[in-house]
Amino acid sequence: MPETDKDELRSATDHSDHDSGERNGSVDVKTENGQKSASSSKDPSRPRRKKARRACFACQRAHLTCGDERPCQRCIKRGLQDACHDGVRKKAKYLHDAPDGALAPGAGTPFYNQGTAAQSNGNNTFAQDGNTAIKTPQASSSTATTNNNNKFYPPSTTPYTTTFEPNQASSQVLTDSTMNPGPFTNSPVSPTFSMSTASAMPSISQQTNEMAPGSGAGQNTFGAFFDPSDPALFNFDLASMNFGNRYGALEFGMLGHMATGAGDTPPSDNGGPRGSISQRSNSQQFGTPAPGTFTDSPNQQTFMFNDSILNEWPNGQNPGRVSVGSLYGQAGMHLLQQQDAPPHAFAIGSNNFASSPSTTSPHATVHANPYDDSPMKAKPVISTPHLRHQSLYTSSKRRTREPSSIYESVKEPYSYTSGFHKLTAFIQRRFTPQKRVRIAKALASIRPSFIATTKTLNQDDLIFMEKCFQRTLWEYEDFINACGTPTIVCRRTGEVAAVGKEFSILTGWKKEVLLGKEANLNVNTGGGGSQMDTPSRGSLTPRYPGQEANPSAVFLAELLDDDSVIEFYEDFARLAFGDSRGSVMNTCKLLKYKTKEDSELVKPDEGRWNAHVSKGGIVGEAGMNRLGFKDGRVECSYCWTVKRDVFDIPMLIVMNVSFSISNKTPSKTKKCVPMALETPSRDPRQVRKSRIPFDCPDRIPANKIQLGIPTANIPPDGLAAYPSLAEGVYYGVVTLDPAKFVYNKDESTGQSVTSGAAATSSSEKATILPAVLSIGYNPFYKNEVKSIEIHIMPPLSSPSPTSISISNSSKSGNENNDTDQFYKLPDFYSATLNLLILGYIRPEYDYVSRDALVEDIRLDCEVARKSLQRDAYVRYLAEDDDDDDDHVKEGEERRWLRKF
Ligand SMILES: Cc1cc2nc3c(=O)[nH]c(=O)nc-3n(C[C@H](O)[C@H](O)[C@H](O)COP(=O)(O)O)c2cc1C
Ligand SMILES: Nc1ncnc2c1ncn2[C@@H]1O[C@H](COP(=O)(O)OP(=O)(O)O)[C@@H](O)[C@H]1O
Repeated sequence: MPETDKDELRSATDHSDHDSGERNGSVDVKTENGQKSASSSKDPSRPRRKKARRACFACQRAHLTCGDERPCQRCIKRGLQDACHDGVRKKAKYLHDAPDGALAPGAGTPFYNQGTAAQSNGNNTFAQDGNTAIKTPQASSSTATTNNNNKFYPPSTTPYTTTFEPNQASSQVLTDSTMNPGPFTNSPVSPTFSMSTASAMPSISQQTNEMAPGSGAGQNTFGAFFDPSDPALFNFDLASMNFGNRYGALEFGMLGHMATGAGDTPPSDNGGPRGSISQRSNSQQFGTPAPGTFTDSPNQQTFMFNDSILNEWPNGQNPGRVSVGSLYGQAGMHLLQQQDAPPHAFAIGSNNFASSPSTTSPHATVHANPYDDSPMKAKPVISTPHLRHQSLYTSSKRRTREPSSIYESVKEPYSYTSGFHKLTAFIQRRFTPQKRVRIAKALASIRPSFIATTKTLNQDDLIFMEKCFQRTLWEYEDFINACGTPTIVCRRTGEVAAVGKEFSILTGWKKEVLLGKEANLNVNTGGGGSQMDTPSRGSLTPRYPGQEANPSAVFLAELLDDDSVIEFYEDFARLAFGDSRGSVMNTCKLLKYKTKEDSELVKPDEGRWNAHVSKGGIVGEAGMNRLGFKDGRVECSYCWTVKRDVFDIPMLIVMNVSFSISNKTPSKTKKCVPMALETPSRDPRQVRKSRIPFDCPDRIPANKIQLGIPTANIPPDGLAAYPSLAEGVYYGVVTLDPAKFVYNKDESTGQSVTSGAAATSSSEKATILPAVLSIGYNPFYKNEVKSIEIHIMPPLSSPSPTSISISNSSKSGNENNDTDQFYKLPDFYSATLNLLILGYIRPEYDYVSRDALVEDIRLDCEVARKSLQRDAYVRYLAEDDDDDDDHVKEGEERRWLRKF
């Protein structure tokens, strides 16, 4: 035992010199002449000793009066001055479940800011629960960065680390890679990251039973509980909390109630009768903040986007490239940039992004094309722009709200209490007790921190808090309009406060509904399997009868399926008062907006489904709104963070969502190609057809990682004649000069006509074949000259070798190399190739791995094939004659294709 402890123990038991004890009911008072005189404690005239702010350890133990000075008089007297230090305050009842470190002596600052020291003890439990990567950028604190014991924030050196913050190491949030399932699982940051696992939905009867009878509009499902003036309704005592006001208690009392509500769960649950998290045996299990969990200073004003918004993007000296896992599978791609790179966005319908500059080659050797009608004169928008802040698109409409008006217009605090009331009611209604208890525990775990931060707030503070909120939101509105990534911003209650157009496209939830300006008629709660919920189930969102007349903002939880909601709250509990620069990256399932009418359709009708957003003129864009229309859920990756206000209270939840349509949705049959693989029928890029004839060069030895996907390369100098060809991945059709290469239609093979051999008659019609191509700089290879790479595919009538995912095929025991899936013809070097570009697929990206690039090219092939099956294109690949009166244009283009 350390000496001091022994001393303290000794002093605590040594009562022999109780020279100033109050316990006998009298105090010693010095008289003017220095003489002690005893006076009764009951004597009202006796001078009162000033109450000590906090007793020292020894006095506290001995229950004796102490002073503010250190060492205190009593310890000096006893020769224990060296050991005189503040005692540990007994935890208030309501703080019983607070981590010990929270109330440690000397903890003048909120306990969640003391993580750095605790981390060095290796005490760090954050993110070790194997559930989710909560990522923080490299800590700015030297203690944190040099801390080898810090297991959950290893310095990330992954090449795909990205950031929205152009040049500030201290303000990275969207750090990376982990938006991608691939990196998620492999990243050292999240070694045990687990994707959402489906758990059985509660049975209908269970849920129905959960519904309080008559829990309808305006009815108080929880009866007296909702009388906020009744402290007994919360599972803590307001008076004992020493609140300067009742606000904090009321607001988070709701969370207490949720824990209380959880009390009626089966006894097997670890939670006590009140669902108290303090009773659990494993602190990691539910993510209770342990010492060391909270690692950041609230003073650090770094956040996901704020600096990006206020600062300029870097000036392009270091053109960043999007580094992605796999485009289709890794939705986060448009969020991901290299650390030193400016942000990129996946622009949807915003023509504001400047396209990358195209370079022209000095040597033009491409055949002049008499038919060339200067394709793509209107340069298509490139979606991997090198953004500068000033090029951020902000609506041409003038903003109605001036930031300064916020300060005048906000006169009242926001009623978070009622927000939590509604959230509680919603959670009670929708979730089974087991699920509720998990959410309740998560929220209960941040209650102490919340109480600590809200304790002294008064009405003025609360109004100021709302002003801060509105002002911050004002900044985000600009960002949301510009960034092109589905984005949603919520209050800490989860009430939606701002939403981007792309989010609406993706989910079908209209902005007006989300913000509570229009009635929420959604009935989709993501019920088990592919079944839509039926309105009779009772857990639906039209929540209160009559609500339509007075709608309120939708909760984030209403947009997610059950498991995602639980994970969200568990993550929220870690982040809300945790690392102020941290972010959560995870997968989730977003629920599509679906009305009762929609769900009664016998067969889901895509057209009607999408009608929710079509009025806004966004239906069809990028095909995003088609995702998840079958079972009402869109599997997504998301990255979100919590922004805290000046009081260090969680203020905003900002969430970027990206969708995945890759192999995570297993295709059962070989031929099953998801709808979303089609490019949108109304091509947003408005690709104008391009005709490009060129001679395939001889083989050029390459000293790079070979993809093994055969691509005919147009020599870079040949591109000079087509300066307007914008970078990107496209599909189209090609022919090869039959004098040099004979394609065998029956066997889907070909034969090169070697020099010297009798050339095939040029009257032999060249076979028109589907192709997919990329134009640009191949960011994965960081080429410095622009090139076109064309991969020829077998005719649409033949099976597609790329129709099943490479990872699926290797799972099913296919030992072949993944690139064996790509169509291979005999070499046709030096043959002339005519290329007709028909449509756009996506921008070119940088990739985290060769496999990710290969997987995306495979999907490009499928997108191309699916797109070429459209009515508008079938004529190009038809076997029959070019002279078709109904298709003059196509006939003419086919003739051009076959002309050598
Ligand atoms: C359909 C298609 C899409 C492509 N997309 C990209 C891309 O997004 N990023 C990139 O760096 N390269 C892309 N490429 C270019 C490949 O990197 C290029 O074809 C490869 O360097 C050629 O490999 P090889 O030498 O094994 O033939 C694409 C190629 C094709 C055919
Ligand atoms: N499906 C195909 N698409 C394009 N080229 C093919 C195909 N099958 C075979 N080839 C042949 O492969 C060559 C490209 O091979 P590749 O390995 O990609 O390039 P490199 O010339 O760099 O070795 C083409 O020029 C062509 O002769």
